[in-house]
This record gives sequence, structure tokens and C-alpha cells, in this order.
Amino acid sequence: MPRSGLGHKNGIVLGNLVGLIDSDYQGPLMVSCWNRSQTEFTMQPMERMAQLVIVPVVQAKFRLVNDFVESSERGEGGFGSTGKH
Ligand SMILES: O=c1ccn([C@H]2C[C@H](O)[C@@H](COP(=O)(O)OP(=O)(O)OP(=O)(O)O)O2)c(=O)[nH]1
Repeated sequence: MPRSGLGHKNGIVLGNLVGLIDSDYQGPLMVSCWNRSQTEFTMQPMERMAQLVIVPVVQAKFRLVNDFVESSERGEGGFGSTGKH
């Protein structure tokens, strides 16, 4: 996850917006940094650029169906289909 301070004050954000570490990943943790400001920025040793949030992983099982038994309020409405407010 990004840190709000560096992003807001210096334009230093994560290149991938949010980094996802796979639960079976065994390599070094990498942080993709992007300076979206016009000003050069030098990270200092021990300066914090990201924060790690550890969450439980749900191993979901999917069941394929041809039709839903009941229609839901959302139905097939996708991006922006519920309006702005
Ligand atoms: O900010 C990040 C994002 C990813 N990773 C590591 C852990 C993760 O498990 C692996 C692969 O990341 P991801 O699955 O997001 O990469 P991808 O672009 O989907 O490609 P691929 O899965 O083929 O590697 O890289 C990091 O260290 N930091």
C-alpha cells in the first residue's frame, strides 16, 4: 500500500498503485516507485515509502451456473450503472 504523506506532499506513489504479494511468493519484497511530480526526489535511508498490510487469503471455490436462481438488485449492471449519488 502507498503512504499518503509522500504521495500528497512529494508526488511519490507506487508504480503499480497497490502491490500484491502472492501468498506463495518466495523472492525479495519489491516496491515500485513513481515520481509523478516535476521535481527530483531522493529517498533517504530508512525513509518509509510503503506500508505492508497482511490479510487472510480466502481460497474461494467457484461454481459455474447457466442462470441465477433469483435476479439481484444489481443484476448485470456494470461500471457506473447505479448513478453518481
Ligand atoms: O509491489 C510488489 C508487487 C509484486 N511483488 C512481487 C510479489 C508478487 O507475488 C510477485 C508478482 O507480482 P504480480 O503477481 O502482481 O505480478 P504480475 O505483473 O501479475 O506478473 P506475474 O504474476 O507473471 O509475475 O512480485 C513485489 O515484491 N512487490
